[in-house]
Amino acid sequence: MQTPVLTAEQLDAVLARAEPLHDASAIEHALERMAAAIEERLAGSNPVVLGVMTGAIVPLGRLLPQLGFALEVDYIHATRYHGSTVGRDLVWLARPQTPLRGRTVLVVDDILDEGHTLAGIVQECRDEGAEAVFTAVLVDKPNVRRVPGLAADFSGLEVPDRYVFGAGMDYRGYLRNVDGIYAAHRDDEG
Ligand SMILES: O=P(O)(O)OC[C@H]1O[C@H](OP(=O)(O)OP(=O)(O)O)[C@H](O)[C@@H]1O
Ligand SMILES: Nc1nc2[nH]cnc2c(=O)[nH]1
Repeated sequence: MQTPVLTAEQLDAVLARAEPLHDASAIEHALERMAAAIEERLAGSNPVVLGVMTGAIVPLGRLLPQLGFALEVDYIHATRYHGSTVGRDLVWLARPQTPLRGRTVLVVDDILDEGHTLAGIVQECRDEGAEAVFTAVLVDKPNVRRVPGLAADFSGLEVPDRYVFGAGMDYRGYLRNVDGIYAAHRDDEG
């Protein structure tokens, strides 16, 4: 049997000393606001909604039931962090199976940080012939390392320039299921 990377006790300690940033109700309201804005802009465009695995699972799963118009759902898997807290090169693990040529695409992710992931995915959608590409992130983390000019079309909550987890975002592969957004303690970042 493989030994888990972190024990439940270690994760309890990480959570206990993390700084709470947004609670469950703030997340719920942010998703409601995002869903309303997405519906206003994209209803009638019959879009392909692409979740960026793995972090999009929570925001995507919570947004979809609030979108009351025709859409298809698929996923894309590109990662820069590989369970680490430091980003590296973008690695493609899965490309969408739905043909994107001529389609409106909405890319949904948990967090926009430096933006290399989203920029790479938007470019991939355009290369595949998408007619229009929109982006939605639950969390925006403004910072000076951001790909110049990159911003999400729809975003929910802002966080400071710290390593954050919860609401789909991982701490070393764990804690995506925490119903709140937390900044890891500096000693837990490295
Ligand atoms: O704006 P960037 O600096 O490029 O970072 C944002 C990306 O980082 C995280 O993905 P990660 O590679 O950690 O994979 P995950 O979704 O499995 O957590 C997150 O889900 C975004 O996709
Ligand atoms: N979990 C998590 N993933 C990220 N990817 C880019 N920045 C972050 C972050 O702060 N937290």
